[in-house]
Amino acid sequence: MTATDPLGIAPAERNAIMPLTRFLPDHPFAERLYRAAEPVWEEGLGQPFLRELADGTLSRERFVFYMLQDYLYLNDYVNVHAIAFAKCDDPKIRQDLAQAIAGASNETDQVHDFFRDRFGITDEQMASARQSAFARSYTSNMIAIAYTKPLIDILVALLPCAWVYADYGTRIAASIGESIETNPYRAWIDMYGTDDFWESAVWLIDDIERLAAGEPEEHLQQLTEQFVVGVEHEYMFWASAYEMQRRWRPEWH
Ligand SMILES: Cc1ncc(CO)c(N)n1
Repeated sequence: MTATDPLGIAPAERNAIMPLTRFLPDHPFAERLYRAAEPVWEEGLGQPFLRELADGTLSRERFVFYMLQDYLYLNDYVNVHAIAFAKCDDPKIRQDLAQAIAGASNETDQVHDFFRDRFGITDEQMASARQSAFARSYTSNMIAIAYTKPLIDILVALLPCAWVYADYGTRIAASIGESIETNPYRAWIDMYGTDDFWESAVWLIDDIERLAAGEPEEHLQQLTEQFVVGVEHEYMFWASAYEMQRRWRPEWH
């Protein structure tokens, strides 16, 4: 654990809401994944996009850039679940995936409709948005894994999305307390800082833990590296939205 919390949460309080201690005892593979990604994970929470979102000062332009990218992202994200579903013959995991598809579709509707109404993003803007290089790298990687790899790999590719958002959402909500009342991004924080959203990470963590138990060490190692790449993609999704950077080099418009 890092000594200083990116959002300044006191150690005792933070311990109660950390990803590993909240609902997740006895998940050694999940712990291994988190530990491998921990430096990027913890630094990610302290990056300007999230700090400013938490204190409500994030510019509307940056948020709109993010929202449009996220809208495109979620479509790909749902497709990856659907490919996993088609490859899966475990009834429990099939049910989990079906629920996740419904949840992610609902997430798209709820948050994005709200921000479209509130921030004036038009349907035309949504339809004509171009995916950024960073977002495309993220979803292309997930889609490639979905088409070419076994189920556990696909679930690990999906895990950073659910787990990082659940963790950051919870920690941001805990760090800002009452000031959420006046935060213009309250709907975002309310969406991700809840037990309901946390549940969307927990089923995935449970299913991965179960599947990982039968896997050789070499595969677990690959999955761990793949997980870190996913957390790095999450990081860059926000970093590139903060810079409003669509292409690999900022000067390429
Ligand atoms: C980029 C990204 N990752 C994860 C989530 C959580 O669903 C999201 N909405 N967007």
